[in-house]
Amino acid sequence: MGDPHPNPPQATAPSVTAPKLRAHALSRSFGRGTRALAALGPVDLDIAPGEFTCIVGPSGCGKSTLLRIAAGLLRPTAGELSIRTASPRPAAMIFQDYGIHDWKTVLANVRFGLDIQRVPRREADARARDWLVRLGLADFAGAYPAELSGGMRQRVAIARALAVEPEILLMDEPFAALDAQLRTIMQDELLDLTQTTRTTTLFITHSLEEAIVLGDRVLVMSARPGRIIAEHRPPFARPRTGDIRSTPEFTALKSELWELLRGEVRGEAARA
Ligand SMILES: Nc1ncnc2c1ncn2[C@@H]1O[C@H](COP(=O)(O)OP(=O)(O)OP(=O)(O)O)[C@@H](O)[C@H]1O
Repeated sequence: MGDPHPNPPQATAPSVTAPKLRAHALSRSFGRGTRALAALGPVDLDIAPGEFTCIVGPSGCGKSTLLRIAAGLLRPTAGELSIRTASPRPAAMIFQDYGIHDWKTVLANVRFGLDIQRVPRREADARARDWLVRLGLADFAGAYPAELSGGMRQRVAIARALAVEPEILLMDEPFAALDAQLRTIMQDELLDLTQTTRTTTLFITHSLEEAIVLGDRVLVMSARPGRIIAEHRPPFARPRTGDIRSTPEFTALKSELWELLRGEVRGEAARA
């Protein structure tokens, strides 16, 4: 991302033990009075530096709302969310629809956040090209997004977010628009990348498989207003690879999470 934050999350002074992100009694509703819709919370959440946290939950339970609050795009109705940082722009967000600009070249898209930060052009170009190499896009620097496949466009979005070296990466269903095979490949690529960068990440997905492959932690949210009703730590040491998908532990955890989620999805469907 690169757009200015209208409501930056409260920044707190760095300390050794504090979590990178902390939400306390966080909630958000939309509308007022009798027509107010409770969308989220209350949510309490601590995310440690370098941790990759996945959130799964039924449709409409408030996952994107939580992410938008973390990105400073939305204010909470009650409670607070703080990010431990010295930077005025600690978070970068990646959306399902990529959020890249069709009229800019791949290089200009990746450089976008650096331009906003007024990084000198030569340095910005070098950093952007470096990320293009890391994401296998070096030959496409001068191409426009329309010339790329869905997976390549999503890689551009990831490169653009990581180029600004954000302290927190916020990903909202980033692979939802991709077909199943490409999605698996992108999961493996992101796994590889984040195990190298160790960027603190909050990742929202509807896919339990994705959450288990990628997450240090998988948090399950209830139906709206979304609260965190369960937390699991996939029992796979890092660095891990996508091969864990074929282990019995993976299948067992996926079933366990689905049992939890199924109740919430049913509840939401009955209410709709
Ligand atoms: N700007 C808004 N104005 C009014 N209602 C909103 C607004 N944004 C979200 N909502 C409502 O808040 C609830 C939570 O929405 P949100 O997008 O956070 O859910 P979600 O869990 O991300 O959903 P999905 O998984 O389907 O993307 C929904 O009922 C939604 O309609």
